[in-house]
Amino acid sequence: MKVTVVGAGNVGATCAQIVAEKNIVSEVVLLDIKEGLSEGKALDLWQTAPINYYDTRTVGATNDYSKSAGSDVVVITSGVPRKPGMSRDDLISINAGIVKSVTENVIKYSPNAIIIIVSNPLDVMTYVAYAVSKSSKNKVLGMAGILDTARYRAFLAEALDVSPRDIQALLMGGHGDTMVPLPRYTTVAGIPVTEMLDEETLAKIIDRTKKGGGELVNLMGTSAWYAPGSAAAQMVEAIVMDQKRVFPCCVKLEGEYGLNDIFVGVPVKLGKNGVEKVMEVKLTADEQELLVASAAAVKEIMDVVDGMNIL
Ligand SMILES: NC(=O)c1ccc[n+]([C@@H]2O[C@H](COP(=O)([O-])OP(=O)(O)OC[C@H]3O[C@@H](n4cnc5c(N)ncnc54)[C@H](O)[C@@H]3O)[C@@H](O)[C@H]2O)c1
Ligand SMILES: O=C(O)C[C@H](O)C(=O)O
Repeated sequence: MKVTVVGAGNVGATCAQIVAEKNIVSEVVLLDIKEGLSEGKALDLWQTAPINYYDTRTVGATNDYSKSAGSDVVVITSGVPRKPGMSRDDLISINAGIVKSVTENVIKYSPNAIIIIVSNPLDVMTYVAYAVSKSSKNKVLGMAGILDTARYRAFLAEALDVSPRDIQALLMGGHGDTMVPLPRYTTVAGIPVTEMLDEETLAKIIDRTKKGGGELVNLMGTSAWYAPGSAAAQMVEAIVMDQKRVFPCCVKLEGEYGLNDIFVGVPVKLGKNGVEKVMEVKLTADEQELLVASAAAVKEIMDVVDGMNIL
């Protein structure tokens, strides 16, 4: 199995490191447009193999997609991150062109690859990669839901003073302030969280989750990478190990949840064929309304990309 990560910056390098350390693939290729960056990071990573005890070979190449040929999974992290005061949507004019050209190169050398998008604005960049790759909808998906639920679970674990491992949660919608955490589907080792936290505390945690990316941008001046890199690596693992894990991921909907031709986060089953099933859970009228509003916010930005005439 071979995995390529495009973009050897903060998220890409972290993802490559975690995939390599999991020791689940024979090769991880890192690609970046910046001369020497991916070669340097791949070499540095390879020198951690004897220390961290894994065999996965890490290889770097500056913009040479032939090195990525025959990849089973490709993670696209190339693009600019936001700075304080910006929204993810503000990145569209730069990142749409980057994701387009990267996807063209990726698909040329790995026509059967499953493509995981990380670049922002996430849902719309997944749409761009899907349109450019002309791949099937099960093979192009976006990483956001694992990250957003991880934030939600981490905040809940803190408030309840329990292990984050015991918190199971579901969150749907776009990767923006309209995302829809679902307390009704959130449990602590099977116990509904609504029985363990009062409404006000839960509402504060949900609000902090929705603004979780921005909180980190304000602290660091650029966006997060440890949790995003880990989340993308978890998706890679589910696919290459054919784990059939259920995660919220950004996928193309064709009628599920009453939504059509839109890319938003929903729970899916991930295995060797990529998105093997979209899980349709029952939503209340209020929850459905929030999901529809979130999808509408994504559609607005999809329309902006359509107006750019690059697809
Ligand atoms: N989906 C999510 O939840 C999530 C989480 C974190 C970051 N992000 C997004 O991921 C992207 C990367 O974030 P980062 O913190 O790693 O940024 P970064 O600046 O550290 O790294 C981005 C890398 O992309 C490279 N790059 C730019 N254009 C390229 C091209 N045409 N071909 C190949 N490489 C190219 C840059 O040289 C740079 O090394 C941003 O758009 C950010 O908003 C998304
Ligand atoms: O917030 C960002 O801009 C990056 C990413 O989408 C995140 O949620 O950390």
